[in-house]
Amino acid sequence: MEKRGLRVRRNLHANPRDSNIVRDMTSFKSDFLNVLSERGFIHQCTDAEALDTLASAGPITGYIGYDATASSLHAGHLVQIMLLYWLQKTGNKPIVLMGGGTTKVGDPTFKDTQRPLLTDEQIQSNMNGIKSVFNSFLTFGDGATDAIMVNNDDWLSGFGYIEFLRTFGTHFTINRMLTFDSVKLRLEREQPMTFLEFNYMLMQAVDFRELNSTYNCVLQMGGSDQWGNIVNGVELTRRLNQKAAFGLTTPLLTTASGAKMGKTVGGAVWLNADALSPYDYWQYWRNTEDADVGKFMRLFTDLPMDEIRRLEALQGAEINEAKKILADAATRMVHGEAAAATARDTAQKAFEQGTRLVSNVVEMDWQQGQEFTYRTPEALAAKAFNLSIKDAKRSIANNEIKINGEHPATDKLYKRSEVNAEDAAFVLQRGKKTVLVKPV
Ligand SMILES: Nc1ncnc2c1ncn2[C@@H]1O[C@H](COP(=O)(O)OP(=O)(O)OP(=O)(O)O)[C@@H](O)[C@H]1O
Ligand SMILES: N[C@@H](Cc1ccc(O)cc1)C(=O)O
Repeated sequence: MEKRGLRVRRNLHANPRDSNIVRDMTSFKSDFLNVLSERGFIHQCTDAEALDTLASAGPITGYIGYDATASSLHAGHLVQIMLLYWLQKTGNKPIVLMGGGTTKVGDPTFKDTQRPLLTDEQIQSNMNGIKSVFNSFLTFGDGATDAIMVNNDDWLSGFGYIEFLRTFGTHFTINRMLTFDSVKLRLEREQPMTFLEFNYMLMQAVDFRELNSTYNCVLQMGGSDQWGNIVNGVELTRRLNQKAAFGLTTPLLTTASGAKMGKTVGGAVWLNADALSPYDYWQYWRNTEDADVGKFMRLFTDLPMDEIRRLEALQGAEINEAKKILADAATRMVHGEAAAATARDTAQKAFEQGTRLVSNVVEMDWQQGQEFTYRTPEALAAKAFNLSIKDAKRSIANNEIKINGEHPATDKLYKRSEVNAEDAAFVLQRGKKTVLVKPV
């Protein structure tokens, strides 16, 4: 099928890896798909043309599910949060689904081994941690386009085993289930997949059908790894409810150098401030590779497209200004205006004046001596790298730590008068890690 430059294949039974890829996007009728398309969110759609017609006729309801596998979501999930953001901004209703029930099973998609099973308490506590971030992106309430949050444990845990199998199991064939990447890749690699995990895709499909019945939800979105799970839900909903249902996925993002978006050497780029400070969050975006600036602005900020096109065209040193605007806008979306401004301010002092790559800033008190206020190298090192005083002393003795570019003598006392007046901080390095310790 080829229309208005859109190439969308309808056959849901084709290889899920390459079917329904939306290429050569031109203009859609609905604001929703136009925004998603021009900002680079669309990878696959089960039927983009029909979805476009529906979305241009009035508000639609769409959902994305988030499993409670950690106490905070990370930057990889951000693409999926921004989808809901734009869904609401363009006049539609978003549903945030907490996977309280599905987390008990664990999505095997693109995972080599089974995820560790979490207790009900861990799942509950993770859900509590995850929920808050959505308030920064969505308006919740009872209005027609207000967002709502649901928990799939509310319906999934209510089914008895036999009832579940009889109601839904009859609509899934083993033959087809074995063709989905989530199952196929594990089997191809000859890694075990438990019967528990094998059931995950049925549960996610049941969610879509449930939300369709209760809220007339017609769209499920997710990362491209979720395609198989989403297609199953579309088919189940169409079959059992005889209603329209659509699936749409985003590309799975990698950075220009090929790393999975949202992961750093140190781990994930968490969205909750207690897991990663707004300053470090700001720094992550400030360190974006040149080639990614425009792409990330489209996906992770709400900056107008004209401004993005102007900023991404900047060259040489000027691209650094664009990176700061990206960092400001991305941090503002998650942590708010004030935290973004503070992060930028701290970075301005620390990063630019000394041109150092600072990954973190910690504060500590001065020690008051008889003649002057001071800090010992081991106290600074312990604070910077979260070590015990004993381990900090050992690291200093082993020449592993530099303070202001030099290995400190163990009996050195750093005086207040020695601190660089510009940023009023010490620069500590250990291996690749650089931390600014700011005595206050
Ligand atoms: N780089 C990315 N680009 C787009 N979507 C992503 C990305 N990373 C994660 N997602 C979305 O977020 C969901 C959760 O991702 P993922 O399973 O990698 O996170 P995780 O639960 O923290 O996994 P892991 O145990 O591998 O760290 C995915 O199903 C995917 O849809
Ligand atoms: N399987 C999704 C989470 C999810 C759970 C339930 C759903 O109905 C939808 C999505 C993931 O791993 O990211």
